[in-house]
Amino acid sequence: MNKEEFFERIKGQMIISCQAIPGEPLYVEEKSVMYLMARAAKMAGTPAIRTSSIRDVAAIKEETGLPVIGLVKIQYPGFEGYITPTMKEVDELAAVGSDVIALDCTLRKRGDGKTVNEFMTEVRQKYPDAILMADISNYEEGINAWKLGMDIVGTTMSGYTEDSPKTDGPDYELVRRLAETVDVPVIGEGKIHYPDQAVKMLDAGAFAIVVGGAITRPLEIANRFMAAVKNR
Ligand SMILES: CC(=O)N[C@H](C=O)[C@@H](O)[C@H](O)[C@H](O)COP(=O)(O)O
Repeated sequence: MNKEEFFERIKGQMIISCQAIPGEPLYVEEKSVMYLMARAAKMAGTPAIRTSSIRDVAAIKEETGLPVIGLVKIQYPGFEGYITPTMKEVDELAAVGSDVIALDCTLRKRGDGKTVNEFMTEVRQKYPDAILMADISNYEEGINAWKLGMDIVGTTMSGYTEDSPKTDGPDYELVRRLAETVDVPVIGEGKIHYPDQAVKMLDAGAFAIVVGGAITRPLEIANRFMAAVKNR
């Protein structure tokens, strides 16, 4: 799917993220089960799925036939970012046919001595036609990623870095500021827990949104209910 088709498909829509990594209740060692979450997401009408790991990208593409925003979560020593941190993961995602490749584009420390700008430039040179989604945590990083030619800017990392606000909810302000400035789609992602927040994120200027845990992480959902009941 080319970039224009993908953008047309997701415009104003909610992409559902279906992810489980080792240690999470829905991670099963022997085989991917996240394709079942993706099946439900497709039934609900999502235009695309975001997922992590090569096996889940493959399983979800096969199950749903939907375009996938793929990433690989891996923590290397010396790296603060863990979303598709090196070319190895980019190569694997490209090889498995990930329609979009999401990567950490925060300005945090990389353990390979490269700056994030050097890395982004290398990825773009190697994959000139790939649709690249920059996962960032603040305005400066979003502008930086856009200037370096990333195709999509996502607020994924807001709330998870030193240089972003520690809040329980979505970063509407970041979406609003980025959408006013950049001429590529801004995806509102991260901590959208309720339908009214999803709508508010789109109203803030998000081209599309990604919702994950509130739909596909049962432990997160159960914890939220438990806390509310406990604090009654
Ligand atoms: C910070 C980080 O590692 N975010 C990951 C990125 O892919 C996922 O674990 C999130 O589920 C995704 O961003 C969607 O966000 P939320 O699950 O809050 O709707």
